[in-house]
Amino acid sequence: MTYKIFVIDDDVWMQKKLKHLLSINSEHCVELLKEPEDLLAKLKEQPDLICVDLMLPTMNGKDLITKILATNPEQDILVVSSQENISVAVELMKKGVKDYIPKDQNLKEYLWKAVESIKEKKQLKEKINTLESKIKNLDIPELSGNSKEIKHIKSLIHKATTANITVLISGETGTGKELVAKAIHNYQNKYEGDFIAVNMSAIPENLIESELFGYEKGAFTGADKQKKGLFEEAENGTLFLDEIAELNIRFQAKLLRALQEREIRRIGGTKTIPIQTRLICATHRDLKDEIEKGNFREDLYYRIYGFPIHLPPLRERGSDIFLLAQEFGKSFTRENKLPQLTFSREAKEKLIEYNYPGNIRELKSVVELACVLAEGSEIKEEDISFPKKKTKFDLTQNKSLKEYTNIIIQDCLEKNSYNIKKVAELLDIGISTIYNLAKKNQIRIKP
Ligand SMILES: Nc1ncnc2c1ncn2[C@@H]1O[C@H](COP(=O)(O)OP(=O)(O)OP(=O)(O)O)[C@@H](O)[C@H]1O
Repeated sequence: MTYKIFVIDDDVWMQKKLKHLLSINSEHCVELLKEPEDLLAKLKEQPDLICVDLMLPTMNGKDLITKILATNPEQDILVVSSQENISVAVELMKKGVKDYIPKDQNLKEYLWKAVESIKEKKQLKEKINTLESKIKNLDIPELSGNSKEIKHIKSLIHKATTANITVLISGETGTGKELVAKAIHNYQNKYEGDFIAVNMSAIPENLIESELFGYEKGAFTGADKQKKGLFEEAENGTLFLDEIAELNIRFQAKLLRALQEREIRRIGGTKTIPIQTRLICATHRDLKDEIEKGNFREDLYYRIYGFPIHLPPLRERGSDIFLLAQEFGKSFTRENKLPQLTFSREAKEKLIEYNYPGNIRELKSVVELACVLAEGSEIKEEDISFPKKKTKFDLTQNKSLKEYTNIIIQDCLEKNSYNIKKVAELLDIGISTIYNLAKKNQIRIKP
């Protein structure tokens, strides 16, 4: 990174000396100037540092400094002067000059020390600014909701942040698993590494190891340079492994070993790299079921289970449905500069009665569509439309009567929020029939 320094001094010999001393650091790009007017005209080039001589023939150094700071109050200025006058130095430092060094036999040492310390302070300031804006711009709205379910989740989030324990978030699609993971990261790691989310089902099987663990140059055809894996990228931050149940069984063994040893090895590498990241996993599946089916390693399950957080589906969050709908409506109309809208009583009832298989994500898109469709200042019942579910009952498939029966029962369970008693009544079958089919894994009695 280049560090641009302007030097203004009327003494040609001193200019050359300063340029020589400053240019020893190859990052420094030094430009020499004689006339204050030239310097002022070049301020728009935004030098990182200006070295000013106080005894300039055409303008008093102090006046020049005042003018520089009037244009850019944040400008780093170093005074290099043959006058060793403490009171002038103090006065200038009060104005905003970063340091004052005399042109004597120690010039080289003072100059280097002063420039390095000015650079360090600037880097520190930039770091603080970045962190401040990171905190201000936390793009995670607090989890909305007043239900006792969401209050419980909030308390779990706080507890999860008290220790670096692996968190396993479960819940149907769209229940806010990623949002919760981000909240844990932000409460705990506000000032440190990044939050990196990766969806296990989105990475091809043969790339998963290189994505997570990285690789060394030449590890395989196409590995023309070394690449860090996501475990390393998320150093001092959080790695969020979404849809962990989709991880292929072969890689599960490698992940387990890495988590047990708390270290990884890049593909083709010999050295081990310690894992210094918080791990949060999420799944919409019942991992116990996946273990029974042989799709998920039990030992890995216990390794990632650490601190479990289950997110209930939206249909179980009572009054939160309408509260969230109002919030989504408000932010959508604000972002799109549409007039504020209210919900009619019938629209509210329709929203509350639906079962939301897509949960909060679905509610959000239903409300946003309603805002667009609404005429006037109120969202009416007819503005609320739910996505039509693709029917699973397709008679053109070559299935047995038993298989079709199972499809019908499953469909009925989904449509009735897995209310077994209601489904048994509707289909005129025994509750035990439903339980027996579930036991044989022919239907699911949970989402
Ligand atoms: N309590 C909440 N308050 C406000 N918005 C929420 C809340 N929970 C979820 N959302 C919003 O719902 C959407 C889905 O959330 P998120 O992506 O976290 O769900 P998910 O469970 O990770 O989904 P998937 O399983 O499909 O990956 C996002 O737009 C998120 O901001």
